[in-house]
Amino acid sequence: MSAPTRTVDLTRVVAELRRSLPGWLAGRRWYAGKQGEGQHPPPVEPVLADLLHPGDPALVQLVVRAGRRGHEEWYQVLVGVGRETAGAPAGDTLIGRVPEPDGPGLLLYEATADPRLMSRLLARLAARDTDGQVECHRPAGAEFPLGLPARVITAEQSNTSVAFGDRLMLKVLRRLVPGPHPELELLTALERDGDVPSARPLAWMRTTDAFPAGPTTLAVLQEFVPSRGDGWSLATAQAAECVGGDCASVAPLGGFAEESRALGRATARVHTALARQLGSRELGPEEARALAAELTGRLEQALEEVPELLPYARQLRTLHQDLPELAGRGHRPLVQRVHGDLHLGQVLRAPHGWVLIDFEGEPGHPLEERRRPRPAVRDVAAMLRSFDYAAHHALFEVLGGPSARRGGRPARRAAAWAVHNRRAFSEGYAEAGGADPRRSPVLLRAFEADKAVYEAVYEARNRPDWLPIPLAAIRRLVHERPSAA
Ligand SMILES: Nc1ncnc2c1ncn2[C@@H]1O[C@H](COP(=O)(O)OP(=O)(O)O)[C@@H](O)[C@H]1O
Ligand SMILES: O=P(O)(O)O[C@H]1O[C@H](CO)[C@@H](O[C@H]2O[C@H](CO)[C@@H](O)[C@H](O)[C@H]2O)[C@H](O)[C@H]1O
Repeated sequence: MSAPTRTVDLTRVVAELRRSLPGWLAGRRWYAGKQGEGQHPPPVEPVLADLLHPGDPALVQLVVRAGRRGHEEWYQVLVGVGRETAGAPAGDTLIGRVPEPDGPGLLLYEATADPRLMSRLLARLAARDTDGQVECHRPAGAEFPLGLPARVITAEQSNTSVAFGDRLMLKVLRRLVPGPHPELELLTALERDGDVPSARPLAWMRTTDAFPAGPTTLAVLQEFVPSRGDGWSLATAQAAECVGGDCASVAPLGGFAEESRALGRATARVHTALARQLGSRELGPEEARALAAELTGRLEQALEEVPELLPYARQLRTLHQDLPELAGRGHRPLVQRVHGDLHLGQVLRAPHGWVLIDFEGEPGHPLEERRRPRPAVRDVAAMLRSFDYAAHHALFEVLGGPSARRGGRPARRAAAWAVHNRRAFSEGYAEAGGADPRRSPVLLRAFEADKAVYEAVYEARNRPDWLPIPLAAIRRLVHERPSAA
């Protein structure tokens, strides 16, 4: 690393961050900070501050603890520290300023937006640096190029991803969870298995055992998957054409069905590989009761937060009641590690087929729940929900917004598009050796409802205009007889 011309005074930088971060964090999409409600902005306490690169600009890795004791959350912020003369960082990447008596002050800014600093971080991963409170790991044989241009991915995310050319993707984790990181665990298992549509993990960074909460993953580097786009952009573009009236000009109901079928096949291959590498077993009666209790617990919490769910409360509760009985019968469902947050935004259409990404699970759920073996049909149910979302989104586009009056031919075409693609996905899944989801209707419906309840909470918090999408699904699920598509 280049020798510093002037040393950054880490103590002064941390003092300024202590002051300016709470306000800045409150505006980040990835910052949940629920415990701070009622006191604005919520207090945060730096628990790790490492000077990763001492030059100008310097790079500081910061972990802060937010919230009351016993309800702590940990967040990571990578802070660039540069002389004011070096050109001000744009808009909301600016976190704070440290004035200096003998010259221009220091700007503190979001370092993921600075390609120079991201290249430093990459070099550190490549070198397996283990200075300070953070260790870098790179498995033998995992080689990657340095010197590629870095760019931050602008999509709204739970974390922050930085691409290096079209070769590497670095996921900087934001809300940190002590313990094994599910994405790293699952990508490693899939790589071990070999022929599966997933990105190879290349390196990662974690705190040392000295970190107060225990070893915690901070960032994961993986292969970049070149693609034509993600499933959400491809599916919604195609669904909008169909809902707008052009279904007949292409294959039945709009021509996405072959893609949906291929996606079902890719999902089944991932499930088979995860079961092969990390095991699978029957869902025992005790576990089935625990599963039913977990779904009910989540529902009860959601009911407190989203009053729009209340009219369906009683019927939703009954969907969980059959689960324990199911596990008592001859054909007990198998459980295994699953993706955990599968939707059309989590799949990329690479030239050779679909690739699944983001194996972190639902970021809002505790780690222990996210790592628990589940019936694989849980992922299937989540993807089926996503086809439903894509159809509604297309309908919003055609009608001019979520609050436009629905009904009529576009609404019928949207519903038909969803049914058709959901069916194609389930067929593809069964073709590639996955257990046919249509043969587990009770489980499928319980998981679809659970996902829709999770989505209702997610939408109420983040995109209230979209709340009608999961609510419509819940209405359908509580009234229909259980079926796959
Ligand atoms: N390995 C990869 N190759 C190419 N693009 C990727 C890769 N991983 C993620 N992306 C892109 O970055 C976006 C965010 O990644 P994701 O893992 O979903 O982050 P988050 O956990 O923050 O939701 C994805 O929607 C995708 O466009
Ligand atoms: O940020 P993540 O990708 O981990 O997932 C969260 O955000 C998703 C939205 O970006 C949310 O997904 C819901 O909306 C999608 C359309 O935007 C839709 O395709 C999904 O089916 C629907 O669940 C996801 O639930 C949430 O965890």
